[in-house]
Formats: sequence, C-alpha cells, structure tokens
Amino acid sequence: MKITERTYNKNEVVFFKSTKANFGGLSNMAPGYSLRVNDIIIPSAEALYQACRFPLFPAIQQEIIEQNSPMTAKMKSRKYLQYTRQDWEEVKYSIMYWVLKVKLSQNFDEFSKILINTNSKAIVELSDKDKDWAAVEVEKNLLVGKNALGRLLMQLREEYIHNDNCVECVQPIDIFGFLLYGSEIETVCSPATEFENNLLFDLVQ
Ligand SMILES: Nc1nc(O)c(N)c(N[C@@H]2O[C@H](COP(=O)(O)O)[C@@H](O)[C@H]2O)n1
Repeated sequence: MKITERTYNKNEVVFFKSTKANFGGLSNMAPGYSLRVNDIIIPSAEALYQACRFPLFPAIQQEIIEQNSPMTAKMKSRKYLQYTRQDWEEVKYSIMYWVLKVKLSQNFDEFSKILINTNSKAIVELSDKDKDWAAVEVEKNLLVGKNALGRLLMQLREEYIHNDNCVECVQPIDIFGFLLYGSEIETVCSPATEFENNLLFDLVQ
C-alpha cells in the first residue's frame, strides 16, 4: 500500500495529539482500549501493532504485550528493530487497519462514539516530527504529512460508521506469517459476540 503526503488546514480538521485532549482516544497511545486476540489480553492497540512486527519471536511479542503503557510497548519494540519482519514496510498499513478494526470491534461503544463525533471531517494525527503516521505543523495552521493513521481512521469511519456495517468479528489478514506467540492469528470477535457464540456452543454440546 503506497501513501503519499498531503496538506491539511488545521482549522478544518479534527486533530489529535495528546491522549488526554479532545479526540485523544483516536490515538493508539490511548489507555483503556484493551484487546483480546487468540485468548491473549493485550493492553493497547499500540502493543498489538508493535507485536505484529515480530511474528517469529514470541518472546519479544510477549515482552511488548506485557507493557501496560502503550508508549513503553513502542519503546520495547525499538530494542529489537533488527528482528522486524522483512516485508514490514509493505504490510504495516494493512496490519494497522486490522488493529483498528479489532479496537473498534472490542471497544465499540467508546470508540465508535469518538469516530461519530468527528462527523465527516478529515482526521489528522498531529506530531512534532512524524510525517509518516501523522502530519507536522510546518507553518501556522498548515499540516503536512502522510497522516497514515488519520487516513486509516477515516477509512474505518466510512466502512463501519457511515455505512452502518457490522464489526462484530474481524478476520485475520491474508499475509504470510500473521502469528501471535507462534500460532496463526484467528478471527477476533466482540466480547458480546464471543459470549453468544459460547452460549450456542454449550447448547449444542
Ligand atoms: N510516539 C509517537 N510520537 C508521534 O509523534 C507519533 N506520530 C506516534 N505515532 C504512533 O506510533 C506508531 C507507529 O510506530 P512505528 O514508528 O511504526 O513503530 C503508530 O501507532 C503511530 O500512531 N508515536
């Protein structure tokens, strides 16, 4: 997936930077959005995304996932960059979109509310220096960057909020070696759907 740089007028967009400010829940660094994949509890979207860098190294994945702070999870990942999967640059945006879908599916009430409140405005992650995932204010009110996270969030809003699609279960993406702790990543469902599926399973046993 190729993403090119864009420019935005800060006055016309919804932007987020600090997790404590308005729309901070859109950030992968926001606490309080835990996830469950393959029965493993993962404290944040950031930890899940960073763990996906290292499919062949379950011990590194575990060290990242054990971090309650999303920023510390990212910092742990930095120690092991040489073990990053070789096709990371080609697959990282697809992996991030999958992570965001999992975050929405398993935190629907909270996360969908924030997405709804962005209306139809452009969503921009604001950063001091990151022009890949975010955009930088290069002069007053002029934001420049690929803004990959903001754009994936807009795609998520279009697919699941504006089009009213259901995000109860999220399929794994079709890439080689999509692994967590040595096992293929399975379909991930919302807690309510998992509960219903388990009830049905018990009934037919
Ligand atoms: N710590 C931090 N500072 C910024 O300015 C940022 N824009 C981000 N972005 C988040 O970091 C994650 C990507 O990490 P990699 O550099 O690809 O390892 C992703 O969640 C971005 O939203 N972080």
